[in-house]
Amino acid sequence: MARKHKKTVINALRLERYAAEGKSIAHLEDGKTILVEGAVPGDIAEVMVMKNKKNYAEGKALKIVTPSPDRVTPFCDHFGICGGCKWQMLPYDKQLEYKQIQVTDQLTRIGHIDLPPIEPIAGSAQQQYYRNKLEFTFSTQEYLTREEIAAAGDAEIERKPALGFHAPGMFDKVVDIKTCYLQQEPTNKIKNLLRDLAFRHDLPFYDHRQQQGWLRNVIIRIATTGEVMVNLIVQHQREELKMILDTLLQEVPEITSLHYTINPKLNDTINDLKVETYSGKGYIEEYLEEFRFKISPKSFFQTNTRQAEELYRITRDFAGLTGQEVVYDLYCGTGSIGIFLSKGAKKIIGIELIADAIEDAKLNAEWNGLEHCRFYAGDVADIATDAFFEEHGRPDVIITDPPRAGMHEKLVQQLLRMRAPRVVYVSCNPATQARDLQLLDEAYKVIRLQPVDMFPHTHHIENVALLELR
Ligand SMILES: C[S@@+](CC[C@H](N)C(=O)[O-])C[C@H]1O[C@@H](n2cnc3c(N)ncnc32)[C@H](O)[C@@H]1O
Repeated sequence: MARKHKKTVINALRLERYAAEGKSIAHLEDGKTILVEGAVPGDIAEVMVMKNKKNYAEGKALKIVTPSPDRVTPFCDHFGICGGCKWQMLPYDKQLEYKQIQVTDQLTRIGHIDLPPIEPIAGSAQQQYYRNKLEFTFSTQEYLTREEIAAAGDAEIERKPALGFHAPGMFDKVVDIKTCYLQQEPTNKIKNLLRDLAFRHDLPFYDHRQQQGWLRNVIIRIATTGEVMVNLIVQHQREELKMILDTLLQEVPEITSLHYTINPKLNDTINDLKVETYSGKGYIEEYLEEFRFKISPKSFFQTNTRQAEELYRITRDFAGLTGQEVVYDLYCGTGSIGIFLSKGAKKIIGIELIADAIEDAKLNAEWNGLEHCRFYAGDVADIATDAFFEEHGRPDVIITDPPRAGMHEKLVQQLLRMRAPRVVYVSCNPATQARDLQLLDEAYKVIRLQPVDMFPHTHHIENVALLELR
């Protein structure tokens, strides 16, 4: 049997500076660098060493011994338990400072290429209620803190059913959320009403271990137009469903599109299921500047609407369109960047893996009367071939907005062959962006860099890069 090593605990370690992904840097007695999660620069923390490698170590703060002078009181009662807003203990300007440091560090440390000065990060005007979509989970198992478990003493711990967010790293336990500051009202009203109804009528919450129960999830989407969409997900048909949906309509008149989904599967994804419309028009409408988008229950849409507009304005500014350009929108999702840039382009060609998203993109182009936008479903590494570019026109500008893993190397090689005069690279992970910029360096020079914060109080960061052919 493998023997378990006892992990070393350091009683008081001073965190010196910010690294990335919520981790800060400190030094062990022998001078070795340690990356610590769960603490911020300026804290003195009790740290458990989780990994001790030859050149560096990784650790986790167990306790803050002396808090950093930067710390402020978090505004949410669930802070520290709910995994949602990990940086609420930092003032927003500090969060932005650390995000800027992360982008600078990763681009210089990983990229090793000539860079222009990085422009100051574009902060989010809204730091609360900035999300347009939230999903809450029902569970028979409320998450309890160590203190709550200790308070129970020898008595058997009884966990109540809960409605909220999964506790970090736990598939079965849910933090019961009373008030969430991520999405405007009537979100909390809807969530709390559903919980009350479930308790009042003794309706079974879903048991994620046994994989049985009735109430599973609720997804709430709110557009800046004021329209509210609710999708209640249950395991099977049951007569109380009508009562719940009718009560929602009665008590929350703001709801404009009410849905339910029967999910008998073992996993939570609803993309392969039929979403039923119980009341309303079946979708909500959202605007980015003057462009109108249809959001159906399964559509993808950027979750911070106002900041998505900012991100797209920066992308449009970097693209520098004059009305004459053939523009490719790679990893286009529902076509929102291409549509947003469409007025300045001769032609927009979008490529995206998810076929449903491409259907939404086509519909969005039609809604906006854009006849020069074309969208294609498939893996961009396979679709964007020489023949594809030949058929649709040589690119003047390529926009690329890949997922966190960055661009497929085959696509990077294709971009090097295509030699579009401009590439605008929108990234949600500066580390993989740095890797790709290094690969593109033989043909492209980085001209501008602009970090953007889409998710206040989290460690996430977007970065937009403008590349020009050398
Ligand atoms: C960061 S999102 C960008 C979406 C869109 N540009 C927007 O702003 O809403 C990345 C997109 O890439 C898509 N994707 C992931 N892998 C892909 C691939 N190999 N080929 C094409 N699209 C892919 C995902 O489905 C997702 O829609």
